[in-house]
Amino acid sequence: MNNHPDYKNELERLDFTKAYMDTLIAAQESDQTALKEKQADALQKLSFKDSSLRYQEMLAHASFMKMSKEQLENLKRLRKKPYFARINFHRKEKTEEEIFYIGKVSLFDRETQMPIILDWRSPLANVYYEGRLGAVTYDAHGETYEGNVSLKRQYTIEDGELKDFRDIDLTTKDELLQDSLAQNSEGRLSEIVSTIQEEQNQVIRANLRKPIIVQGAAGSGKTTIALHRISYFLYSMKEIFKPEEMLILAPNQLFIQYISEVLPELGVQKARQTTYADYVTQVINLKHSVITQHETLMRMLEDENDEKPLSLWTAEFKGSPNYKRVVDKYLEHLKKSYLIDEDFVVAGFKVKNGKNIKRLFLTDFSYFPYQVRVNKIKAILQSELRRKKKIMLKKIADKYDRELDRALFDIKDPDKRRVRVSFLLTKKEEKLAQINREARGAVKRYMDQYPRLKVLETYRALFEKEALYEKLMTNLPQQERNFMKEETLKVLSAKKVHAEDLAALLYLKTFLYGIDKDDQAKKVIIDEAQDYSYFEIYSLRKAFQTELFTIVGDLAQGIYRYRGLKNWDVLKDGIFTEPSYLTLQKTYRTTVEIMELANQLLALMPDDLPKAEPVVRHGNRPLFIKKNGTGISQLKNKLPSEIGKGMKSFAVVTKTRKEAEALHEDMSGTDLGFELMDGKNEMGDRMILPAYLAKGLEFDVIFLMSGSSPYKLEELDLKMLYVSMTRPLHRLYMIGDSPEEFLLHKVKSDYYDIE
Ligand SMILES: Nc1ncnc2c1ncn2[C@@H]1O[C@H](COP(=O)(O)OP(=O)(O)OP(=O)(O)O)[C@@H](O)[C@H]1O
Repeated sequence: MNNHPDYKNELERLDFTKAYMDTLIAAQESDQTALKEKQADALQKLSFKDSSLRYQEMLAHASFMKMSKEQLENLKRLRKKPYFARINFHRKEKTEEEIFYIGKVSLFDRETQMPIILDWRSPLANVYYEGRLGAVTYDAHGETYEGNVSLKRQYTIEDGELKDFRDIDLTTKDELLQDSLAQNSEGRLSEIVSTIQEEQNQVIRANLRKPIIVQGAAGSGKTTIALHRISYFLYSMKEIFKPEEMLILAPNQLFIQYISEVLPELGVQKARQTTYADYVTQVINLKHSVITQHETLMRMLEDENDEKPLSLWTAEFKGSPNYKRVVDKYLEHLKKSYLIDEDFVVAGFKVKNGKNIKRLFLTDFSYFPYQVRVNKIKAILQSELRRKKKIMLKKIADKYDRELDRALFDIKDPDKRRVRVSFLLTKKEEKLAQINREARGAVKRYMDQYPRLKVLETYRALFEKEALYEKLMTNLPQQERNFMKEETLKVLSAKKVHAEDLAALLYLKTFLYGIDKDDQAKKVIIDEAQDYSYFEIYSLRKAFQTELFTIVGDLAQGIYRYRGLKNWDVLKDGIFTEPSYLTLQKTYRTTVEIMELANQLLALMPDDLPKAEPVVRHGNRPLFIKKNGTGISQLKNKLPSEIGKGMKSFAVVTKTRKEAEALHEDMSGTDLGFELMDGKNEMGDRMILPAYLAKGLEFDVIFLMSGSSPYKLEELDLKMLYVSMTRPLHRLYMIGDSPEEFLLHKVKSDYYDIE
C-alpha cells in the first residue's frame, strides 16, 4: 500500500475527514473558545498542498452545523471508520470526474452541500454495489442519471488509521468480504455495509413501495439483508416513515437478542421487534398462555401417541386458506346480527329512520371495523337525539301554548276555563317530562340491539355452537371435525390457546375492533417466514393498512412444515398484489466443504430447491467421530485445538429438546461450561440447543450430537439436519454411534471424513 501512487493522497484525505469530524464534534460539545483552539490546531496539523485552502475553508465552516445528540453519537462512532469505499464517478452532464467516499452515514460540507462522505444508502452509492466498472446509471429523485465509474476502491480503516486499501474490478476477488467472513462469530449479527454483494444489494434496494418475498439459502444473509433493507427504507423515506412504525417479527426472543446488536448500527433500533405470538397476545390483550409451535414440534418428535396425526392435522388446517374461508363464513354470520333497521323512536317521535341507520352502518362506515361502526352509530344517535329533543320539546311546548291561548280566549266560562287551562298545563308538563325521561337512556336501549362481541368469546362461540359449527365445517371429515372442536374447547377451558389459533384471533380482532394506533405498523418485516402459516401472514396483511411487507425465508429450513408455508406462491397469488420475488443463492456463513455436505441433504428434500453456492472460503471437511458413551469426551478432545485456532463460539446441536437436556445433565460434572439454551436465556458462547432453536443462529464451531432419536430419512428430519449443519462459520463435527445417524450413508463419502 505504501508504494501506491495514491497513498499520500489517501492519508491526507483521511486526515482531513477526521479533522472535519473533530471540529464538528468540538463545535457541538465545547464552548466557542475551545472550538477556535481546536480548529487552529486541526488546521496547523494539516499540511496539504493544493487542496489545503479548500479544506481550510471547509473546516472553518464545519462549526455551524447543528446536530442532534444522536447524530453526534453517530459521528463519534463513525470517526473510527469514516468510510469503507470510494468511487471515481463521471456524471454525463459534468465536465470532470468526481471522487466520492462511501461510509455508514453521510457528511456534507455545509457551504457547498458537497458530500464529504456519501451515505451507503444514497442513490449514487448504488453504483458501488452494482458489480460493474464503466458505464452505469442510477436513479435519484425520480430521474435517471448516466455516468461512468472508473475506479472502485476499498479501505480497511481501524481506529481511525488507514491499514490498507485496494482497487476492485470484476476479476479481483472481494478481499474485504473474504476478510470479513474469516472473522469469528461473537454470537451477534453484524452490519455488512462495506461488503454487501450484488444480489443482496438488489434485495435491499428492490422497489420500496412493493411487498417483497425473498427465498434464500441458509447463510445467504436473509436476516442481515432484511435489516439493511429497513435501514435503507428509513433513509429513503424518512419524511414518511418513522422507525417506530416498523414491525420486525422474529421467531423467538433469543433471535431478537441476536439481531439487536445490528440495529443501532443501522439506525433501526427503534423499530418494534417481537414475535408473532407475542404481538397477537398483546394486541388482543390475551390472558391465556400460548402453546407454541415449538412445543407441538417437540411433542411430535418426542412423544408417541395416537392423537398425533389429528393434532397435526388441526394445526395445519387452522393455518390454511380453507380455515380462513371458514372464519370468513363465520364473519358473514356475525355480520347479520349487526343489521339493525328499526327506527329510532323517542316518546313517539321518529328521531332517525331505521333504513338510514342501516345505510350508515353498511355504506358510510364501511371502512371501519364492526364494533367501531357501532360506536359511530351511537355517537350519531346521541347527537341527533340532542338536536331533535330540543325541537321535540319546543313542538310540545308550542302545541300546548297554542291550546292554552285558545282556551284563554275562547272559553268564556271562568270555571270551565280554569279547569281547561289547568288540564293543559299539567298535560304539557307531563309531555315534556315524558320526552326528557324517554330521551334518557334511549340511545342505550337502541344500541342494546347490537351485539357486543369480544374477540376470544366470539372465537370460542364458533366451536361451542353445535349447529353453527357443523354447518361451517361441513366439508371436513367427521373424526377431524370432532377432534378439532373438543381439543380447541379443552385448551380454551384450560386458559390456553394453540399458536395456530392466533391467526383467527387477530383476524377477528381486526374485523371487530381494528388495530389500535399504537400497535399499527406501516411496514412489516417477517424473518424465517417459511414457518408462518398462510392464515398468519394473511391476518397480518389484513391487520395493517399496508402492503409493505419484507418477507424472507428458506423453504429448506421449514421444520414446521406441518403448519408452515409449502411454497411462496400462495403469498404471491392470494395475499399480496404483485410482490417482488427474489432469491439469494450465494451463501456467506460457512465454508465450501460444509455447504457441500448440506447441499447433499437439499437434494434429498422434496422441495426442488436449487443448491446453495458458497462464497469461496475453504476449511476442513465435516468430521464424523464415533461416540464413546455420552460423546462428551470426544467433544472435549476437540475443544483445545479449536480454541487454539481462535474459535470463540461453540454449540452442541441435538435433534430434540429432551436430548439437549439429557446432554446438559451429563455435562454437569465437567468444567466445559456449556449452557442449555431454552429460548429465553442470554446467548453465551458455549451452548447446547435443539435444532429448532438453532435456526437463524450461527457459531464458529458446531458439534452435532446424536441421541435417543437419530435423524431419519424423512422430510422433517432432513430439514432439521440441514438447519443444524448450516450453523457453523468454520467447523462441523458429528458425534454419534454411526454415520447413518446423520444420514451420511445417503451422501457420497468424499463430502465428509471419519475419524
Ligand atoms: N455480504 C456479506 N458480507 C459479509 N458477511 C455476510 C454477507 N452476507 C452475509 N454475511 C454473513 O453471513 C452470515 C449469515 O447471514 P444471515 O444470518 O443473515 O443469513 P440467513 O440467510 O438469515 O441464514 P439462515 O437462513 O441460515 O438463518 C452472517 O454471519 C452474516 O454476517
